[in-house]
Amino acid sequence: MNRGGVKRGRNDGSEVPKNRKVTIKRLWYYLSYYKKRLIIGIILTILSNALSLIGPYLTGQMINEMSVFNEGIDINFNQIFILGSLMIGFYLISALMNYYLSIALVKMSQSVVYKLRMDLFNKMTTVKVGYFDDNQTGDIISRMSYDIDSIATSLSADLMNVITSTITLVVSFVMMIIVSPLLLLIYFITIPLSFLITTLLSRVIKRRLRIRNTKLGELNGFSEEMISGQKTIQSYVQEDSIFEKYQEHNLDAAKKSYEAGYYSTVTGPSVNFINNFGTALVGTAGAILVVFGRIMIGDLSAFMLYSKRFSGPINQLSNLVADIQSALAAAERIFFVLDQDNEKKDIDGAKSRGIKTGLVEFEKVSFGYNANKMVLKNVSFQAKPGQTVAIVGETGAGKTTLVNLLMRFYEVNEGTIRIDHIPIDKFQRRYYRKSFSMVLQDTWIFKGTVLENIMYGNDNVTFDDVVSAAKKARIHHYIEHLPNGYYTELSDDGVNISKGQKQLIVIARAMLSHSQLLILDEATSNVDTYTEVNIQEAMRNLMKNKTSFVIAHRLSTIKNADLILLMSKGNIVEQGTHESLMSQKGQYYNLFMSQFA
Ligand SMILES: Nc1ncnc2c1ncn2[C@@H]1O[C@H](COP(=O)(O)OP(=O)(O)OP(=O)(O)O)[C@@H](O)[C@H]1O
Repeated sequence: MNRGGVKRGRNDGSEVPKNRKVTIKRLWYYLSYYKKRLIIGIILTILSNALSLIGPYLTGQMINEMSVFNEGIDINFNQIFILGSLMIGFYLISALMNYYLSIALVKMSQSVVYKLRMDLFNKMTTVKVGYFDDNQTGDIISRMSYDIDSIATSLSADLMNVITSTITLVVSFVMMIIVSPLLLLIYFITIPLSFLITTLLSRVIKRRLRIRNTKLGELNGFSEEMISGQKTIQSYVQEDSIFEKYQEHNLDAAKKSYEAGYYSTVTGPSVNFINNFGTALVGTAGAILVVFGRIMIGDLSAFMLYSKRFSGPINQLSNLVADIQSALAAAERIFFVLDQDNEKKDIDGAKSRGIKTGLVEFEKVSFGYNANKMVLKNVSFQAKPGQTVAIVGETGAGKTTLVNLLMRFYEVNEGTIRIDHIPIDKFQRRYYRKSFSMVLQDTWIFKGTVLENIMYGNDNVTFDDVVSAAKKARIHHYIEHLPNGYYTELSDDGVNISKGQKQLIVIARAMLSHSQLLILDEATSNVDTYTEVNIQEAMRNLMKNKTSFVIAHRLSTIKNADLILLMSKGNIVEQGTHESLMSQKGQYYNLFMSQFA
């Protein structure tokens, strides 16, 4: 069984509605927490850029001062010294401002990202369980890491670039008009050409990069599949054919990467050529104007410096727009998750206590994961406190679904589930769920010590309690022989211990909890006979004095159950004890005879 159902669909995020205005507004909501930092950042960007843009003007003035030498006039070195000092001063202040600005923006973007990440994580703990049925873990993790990172980069770099580019464009433009409107006209001949080439090439590059990423994705997917299936590949002696397939994928990826790289490399020289062509045009025309005394040589030099500054943002513009678009798309993917429905709130006056006796009643319960297809139909039964209920039936019969409803992972469509004669939605969810212990087939072990793993979710337990639970779970002996006993670190998902041992640890965890109800999903076939006997014994210990629901695969569990629910196609087709069902000679009898007799 699987928390929240076993069948998983896919959601690749393509359903994300594209409403950029709303996205920007929502991003602004996050940014507005750090308004002060943002305003300081913007002011510093404006000032530092404005100051650095005075540089070319001062350079022009210096050259003009010096050019009088040709006319036989003495150079005013005092003036040149003042201009030079001003220039150094402005550049220095601008650099310092840039430094503080970068720090302010990085801090701001990290604060926004921190908050976004917390909201997203919080969402994962409150969202309806059904969300995890339709979304792959990898996709959710990629939203939490890759998407959030791309917002962070955009906030710290793109935001600054937009402001810087705008200021550079405006100031350079104004300064070029002041210095020489005529040269500006000549210079503007090359601007559309440069803009056009950059836009065209960046479109081609984007397409090539997309193809390259798809190919790399395919290559990674193939590698992942191969690594996880290594044992099967070796057992079927498929190494050679796998190698050939990998070679094909690798060649394809390398080819597409080359093509993407080729176009990216071509852009730089092409755009440079156009820009240099513009510079040559302005330089030639400017030189003629200088000769005819229409402008001074220093002004020409200042103009050329401004024109260089002006072309920078023009060339960057399309990249910048693409970066911002992709950051907004990332934000949309995140907001889409944040907008998912949460679990329903507890009703007013819901009981703030757990279950007392453990009497469980299903009354005409119907449920479907989709409203148009009922998976459980009109299910009714009663389990008395302390009884063991074995749920049996073919695959897809609805066994896991029944347990999912009992745990309140989903809400019933029709009918009522009662515990202690109280409809289950009249309990606060947290107290209700605390009354259950679950031992599933896909046991959940986290990175931490054996002790921490057993204690998980159980407050106020002592080391002795843990040892006693481990003894009852028949895992104490094994733990004692680990290098650091109970303090041995288990790796992620417990890959350094066996499946059976993992299950015993989880049983020990459940032993510690004083829950009245227990849900067990018996392992089918992944353990050896010795471990199986151990697990069975441990489970029997665990079931004592609890109302237990077991998705049963073992003969002994089924035979000893107080109540067997035989499920088929969403219905309970037969229910009763082993003896009573056998004497009916119905479906249970047939199933039993075909599987166990
Ligand atoms: N999250 C889900 N979304 C949609 N349909 C689902 C979901 N989980 C299960 N189903 C469908 O509901 C039906 C009952 O599934 P369920 O997992 O309860 O069966 P099961 O008896 O536990 O099967 P198995 O023994 O194979 O685990 C199946 O048809 C299944 O495809």
